[in-house]
Formats: sequence, C-alpha cells, structure tokens
Amino acid sequence: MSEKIAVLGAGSWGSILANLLDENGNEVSLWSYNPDQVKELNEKHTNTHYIKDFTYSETLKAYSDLKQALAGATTVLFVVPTKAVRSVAGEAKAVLEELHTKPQIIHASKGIEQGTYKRVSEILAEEIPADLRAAITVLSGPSHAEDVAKRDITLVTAASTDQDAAKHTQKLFMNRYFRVYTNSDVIGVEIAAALKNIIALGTGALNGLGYGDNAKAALMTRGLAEISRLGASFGANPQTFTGLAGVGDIIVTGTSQNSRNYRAGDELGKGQTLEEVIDTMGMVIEGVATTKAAYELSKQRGVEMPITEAIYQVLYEGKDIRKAISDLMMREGRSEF
Ligand SMILES: NC(=O)c1ccc[n+]([C@@H]2O[C@H](COP(=O)([O-])OP(=O)(O)OC[C@H]3O[C@@H](n4cnc5c(N)ncnc54)[C@H](O)[C@@H]3O)[C@@H](O)[C@H]2O)c1
Ligand SMILES: O=P(O)(O)OC[C@H](O)CO
Repeated sequence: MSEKIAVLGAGSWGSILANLLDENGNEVSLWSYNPDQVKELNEKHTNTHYIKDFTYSETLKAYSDLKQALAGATTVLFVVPTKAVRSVAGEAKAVLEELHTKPQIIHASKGIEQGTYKRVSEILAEEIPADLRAAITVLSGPSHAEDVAKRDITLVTAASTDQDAAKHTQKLFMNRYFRVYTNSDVIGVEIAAALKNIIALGTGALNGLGYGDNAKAALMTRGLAEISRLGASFGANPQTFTGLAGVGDIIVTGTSQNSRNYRAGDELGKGQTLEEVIDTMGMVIEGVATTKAAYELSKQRGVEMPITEAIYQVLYEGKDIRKAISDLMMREGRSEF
C-alpha cells in the first residue's frame, strides 16, 4: 500500500511515525510549526531536540506551510499535544476546504481537553466536519518513540467506529517491527491512553521517593481499576483495559525512563517543583493536564478515582506526596472487586 500521507506534529512521536510510514513506502510530508525544526529535518535529516542519534529518511519532506504539507494527502495523521489539537485541526479545516481531498484522519495523541473533557477524536470531529474528511481512527498502545526509532518490536491498536478505516490504518503502519491490531472501542482506547499518563506520574514519584516494585505494581493495578471505572461510565468495552491500550500502555509508561510522565513523577518524588519539572523536560508531559481533566470529570460523573484525586492534590493543591500516599493507604479496607 502506498499513499500520500501528511503528518502534523514533528515531535518525538510524530517524526518517528512519519519515518516509519516513509519506510513502509509512502510519500510522507511532515508538518511542524517550527521553521528551524523543518530546516534541520530537511537539511540534516535529524530532529535532535526530540530524538537523539537518529537519522531520518532522505525522502521524508518537512514543511512549515500547512497547505504544502496537506496537498494531495489521502491520509492525515495528527500527532500534536492534546492542547494543540483543536487549533491545528482548525487550521487544517481551512486548508481542506480549499483542497477538497476528503482524507482519512488518524490521530496518535493521548489526552483529554481541558474544560470540555473531550477526547481527541471528538475534538477532530468537531473541528473538521464530516464533508471535509473520511473516518477518524486512533492509533494507541505501548509505544515509546525511542524504541520504534531502534526498530524494536512494538504492538499497538487502531480503533475506529468504521472497521474499514481501522483496517486501512493497520495496513499503513504494519511492518516487521510494528504490529497493529484493530479495535472498535474508540472511547475505551482514548480514555485508557489519556489516563495512563496520570498513573505514570504516580509510579515515577514512587520511584523518586525510593519505593520498590510492589508499590509501583499496586499503583498501576489499582490505577487501571479506576480508569476502567471511568471508561465504563462512558460505555467503554471492559476488554480494552486489559489490552494494548490499557494494561500494555500502563506497563510501558509506568515503568520506563523513556516516559516523560514517569520521569516527571520521578523528579517530583525527588523534590523538584512541578514548574521546574515542566521547564526542564522541554517536551509535552500530557499527564499533568490530564490529571486535572480526569479529576474534574470523575467528580462530574460521580466515579470514585482516589489515585487520580491524590495526584491532583499533589500537582494542583500542593499536597505533600508522602502524605498523599499515606492517606491512600489508610482509607477504609474494602473488597477488591
Ligand atoms: N513520544 C512518544 O513516544 C509518544 C508515543 C505515543 C503517543 N504520544 C503522544 O503523542 C502526542 C505528541 O507527543 P510527542 O511525544 O510527539 O510530543 P513532543 O513534545 O515530543 O512534540 C510535540 C510537537 O508538537 C508541536 N507543538 C506543540 N504545540 C503546538 C501547537 N500549538 N501547534 C502546533 N504544533 C505544536 C511541538 O513543536 C512538537 O514538535 C502526545 O499526545 C503524546 O502523548 C507520544
Ligand atoms: O513519554 P510519555 O510518558 O508521554 O509516554 C509515551 C507513550 O504514550 C507511551 O506509550
């Protein structure tokens, strides 16, 4: 399968997925709003701020002009941080009105919008009306860009309400090191993808404070239980939370130094302030904003999410992390299920 694909967002994930799609034989245009980054990608075939020691394909072309990037594209992949999805989609809409190309839309972002509590596919559907595009698919699962850059084995899921679109995404991305499953549970996949970042902040903080494997396993397991509860309140398929987007992504994000969320939590546990952590990371830490959105959403929907609440109190109300852990531990005993 060979297509013209526009990838919007040239950070760690967007640039590596663009390179994979190029490697799979597609004509890929990679858009970034940063002209210096575009210059570096086109002239040196590197993207050093995001992925070190990696040389991108010479046939991969970067653009800072959105119209040039989108021209002729039959598929558009959005990979910007969640807070930028609405504005970038709005700009893309204006271009698609001129182009009349009706591309398939895929996104690989993991978050929930502040204030509206919308999932990324909902934001895209709102900003790009159905007459300007084909179906929307979400690509998600345990997938650090750093491992994909090494062509290490990675398995993800492509979820869409339109199974032809999910299969189309599967075909575009599959190769010897990148295996893609299809899934119809867009809600579950997007909720799992967004909220695992909260738990990774927590396991990172446990690590920074010197806690061991038992504590991290406990947080990931009970964290997934409350994520599943929120998902169920939206009608998500419970199986999704035992799959790649659920357990798989909690494991990879909640245990890996490649995870920005885990590293951020680690630094918080070691005593840095949230502002210091955000300033030094230089890349998006989706879990910080998602903690606020998920906490507010849990209150709005009456879903009990004690771990999310504890992390919210640490990040947004200045609660001491050790006190938050002790309060969680000393809650009244209860049945596991
Ligand atoms: N890094 C990974 O391994 C990975 C894997 C799976 C999913 N994701 C998800 O992909 C999304 C992007 O993550 P990333 O790791 O590539 O982030 P990043 O911080 O590495 O890069 C984000 C990119 O978006 C651009 N950007 C930021 N604000 C923008 C705006 N307002 N308008 C246009 N462009 C803007 C930045 O310039 C940068 O190029 C996130 O939702 C993340 O959770 C990341
Ligand atoms: O680096 P993180 O914490 O944003 O996680 C990246 C991916 O979501 C892992 O699957």
